[in-house]
Amino acid sequence: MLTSTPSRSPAFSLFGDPHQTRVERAIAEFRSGRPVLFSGGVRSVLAMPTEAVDGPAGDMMLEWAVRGAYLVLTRPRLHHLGVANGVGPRRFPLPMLDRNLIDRLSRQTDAAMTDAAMTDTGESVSPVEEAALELAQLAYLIPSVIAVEAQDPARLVEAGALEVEATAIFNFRDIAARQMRIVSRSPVPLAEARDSEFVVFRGGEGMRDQVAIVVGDPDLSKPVLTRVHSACLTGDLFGSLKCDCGDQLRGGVKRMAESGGGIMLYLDQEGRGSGIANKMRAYKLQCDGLDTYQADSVLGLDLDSRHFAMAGTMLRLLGVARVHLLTNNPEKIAALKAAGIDVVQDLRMFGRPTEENVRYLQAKRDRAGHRIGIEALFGEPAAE
Ligand SMILES: Nc1nc2c(ncn2[C@@H]2O[C@H](COP(=O)(O)OP(=O)(O)OP(=O)(O)O)[C@@H](O)[C@H]2O)c(=O)[nH]1
Ligand SMILES: [Zn+2]
Repeated sequence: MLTSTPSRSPAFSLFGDPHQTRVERAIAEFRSGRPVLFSGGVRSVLAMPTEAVDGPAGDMMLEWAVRGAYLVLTRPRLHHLGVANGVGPRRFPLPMLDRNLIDRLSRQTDAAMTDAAMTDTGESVSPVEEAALELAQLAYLIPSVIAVEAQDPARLVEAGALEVEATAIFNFRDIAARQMRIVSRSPVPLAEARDSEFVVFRGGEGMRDQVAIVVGDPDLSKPVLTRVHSACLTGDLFGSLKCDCGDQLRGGVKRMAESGGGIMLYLDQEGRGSGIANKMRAYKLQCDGLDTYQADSVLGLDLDSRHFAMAGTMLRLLGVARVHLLTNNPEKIAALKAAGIDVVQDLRMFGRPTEENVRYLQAKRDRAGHRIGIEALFGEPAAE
């Protein structure tokens, strides 16, 4: 239960669904490094992202240590720390709370739980802690938080803490996806497809605008050639050799132009939905020899952090119900079907193989089942 009852307050209802509004505000709180009060059932906890522990709110949290602060880590991170017997996230009391320890346990590669004299396997978490981890992901932060039991939630709210219900966070993405709307559109002539229109959508997860590029004049009564493309600043914009994204993006637009039209959804899901900061952290770990998925798991991230409900809404708003999908990723096909789109056919879509991206392509094939024939791409067996 929320400490106050915003849904009954006329001032709050002015801003639409009060639960969604609170999550949007909570995302901003976490990104700014401030703690949020999470409520659910009989418990309330005050939690903040470990990333922000060296900021001003961290000082306050550290003072709270004496009242039993604990660290909440995700399953992939725990696995990395050598705590492999859990299926979900767990919480660890922090007997000697200090910034270095928190940083070590939440993101350093060479850390192990035993280094910190924390040999136990932690305690299972309840929805309030899971909600805090999910909020960190929505805010594109490392998914780990420090938390403390809130004995007097009303006082914290009075002192300015934002309170949000755990269920509001769990429901946020799907509701936000349903509430998307088109806010602007304009023709933009592209080198590969002069007759293109950019359509901008607002209201999806994380309040980030999403874009669809309608190439040519697709016949909406038939399956439409479609690609759901996750943003890749390094590859799409700068031609990074580490991945195949830029080629897939431009190649997709070209293919649509050549076949009478299509739709490219350009989703703000940098770093497989983990954000540019986490992606660069993961890239740095890859410089030290980890593959793309190992690096993400060191940071506590799942194999893939993306959610595709918003792609379904965008297609529906454009009048598209059936697609021929350009992808090698079986997850995208399943996710689009789950979002109510009829994927009539899926078509392969390759970029240029490079010395630098072969390991990435192999990892996608071997760890996530992407349908990539690497030997064929390279014309010979690819070197490990
Ligand atoms: N976390 C992380 N993200 C990466 C890395 N390399 C690329 N990405 C991101 O991975 C995503 C790739 O998106 P897509 O090309 O649309 O999707 P895909 O899963 O490769 O599937 P396809 O449709 O077959 O291309 C983008 O968001 C990139 O920013 C990496 O090493 N680590
Ligand atoms: Zn890329």
